[in-house]
Amino acid sequence: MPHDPDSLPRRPWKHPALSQLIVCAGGTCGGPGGARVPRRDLLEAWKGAYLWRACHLSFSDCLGPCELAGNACLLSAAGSVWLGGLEERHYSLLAGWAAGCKQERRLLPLPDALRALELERFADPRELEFERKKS
Ligand SMILES: C/C1=C2N=C(/C=C3N=C(/C(C)=C4\N[C@@](C)([C@@H]5N=C1[C@](C)(CCC(=O)O)[C@H]5CC(=O)O)[C@@](C)(CC(N)=O)[C@@H]4CCC(=O)O)[C@@](C)(CC(N)=O)[C@@H]\3CCC(=O)O)C(C)(C)[C@@H]/2CCC(=O)O
Ligand SMILES: Nc1ncnc2c1ncn2[C@@H]1O[C@H](COP(=O)(O)OP(=O)(O)OP(=O)(O)O)[C@@H](O)[C@H]1O
Ligand SMILES: [Co+2]
Repeated sequence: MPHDPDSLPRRPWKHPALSQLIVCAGGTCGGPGGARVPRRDLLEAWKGAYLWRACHLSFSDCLGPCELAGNACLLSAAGSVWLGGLEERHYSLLAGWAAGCKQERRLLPLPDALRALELERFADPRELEFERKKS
């Protein structure tokens, strides 16, 4: 349906999604030596069960914070959740979560094993050193 400029918020209409999962497949998470992101398995899960209306899957280059390998960000109308330190089993939990959302036709809470990996991604500006002091 074409967008009615008087109606807010604007929403994509052709490929609507309830949420979006951005999985870091960059340096520490997915690069050489750290090829820990089961990209093929995730795509298989998403394509096999047609999960992208429930959760649009994307892979990104460096998402940070790189000291934690296995980063991902989950976006939805409820806000953003950053996850760090994902291991193989956690990626399959994410696929299971997306399948559950599709089945129940709503956003479900993340399972405890994923919530345990939730990060406060952003710094307190009062504590952030924006530039290194020259010594
Ligand atoms: C237009 C388009 C569609 N994709 C659909 C559904 C799915 N796409 C997934 C994923 C992960 C990928 N899709 C790309 C192929 C990407 N999708 C497109 C494009 C924008 C254009 C395709 C085209 O014109 O033929 C395409 C990007 C491109 O420039 O080619 C993908 C390459 C995007 C990316 N960079 O990650 C990627 C391919 C991953 C892979 O290796 O297979 C989904 C898993 C959805 C998701 N992101 O969660 C899902 C998979 C569908 C499937 O292949 O079974 C639509 C069907 C909605 C749409 C196709 C529309 C059309 O063909 O007219
Ligand atoms: N539940 C499903 N069962 C079987 N096939 C599905 C299912 N969901 C999606 N598909 C397949 O995936 C394709 C894309 O589905 P989707 O509805 O997300 O996009 P679309 O609006 O059809 O895409 P476009 O119109 O851009 O081609 C469909 O044409 C269909 O082949
Ligand atoms: Co696509």
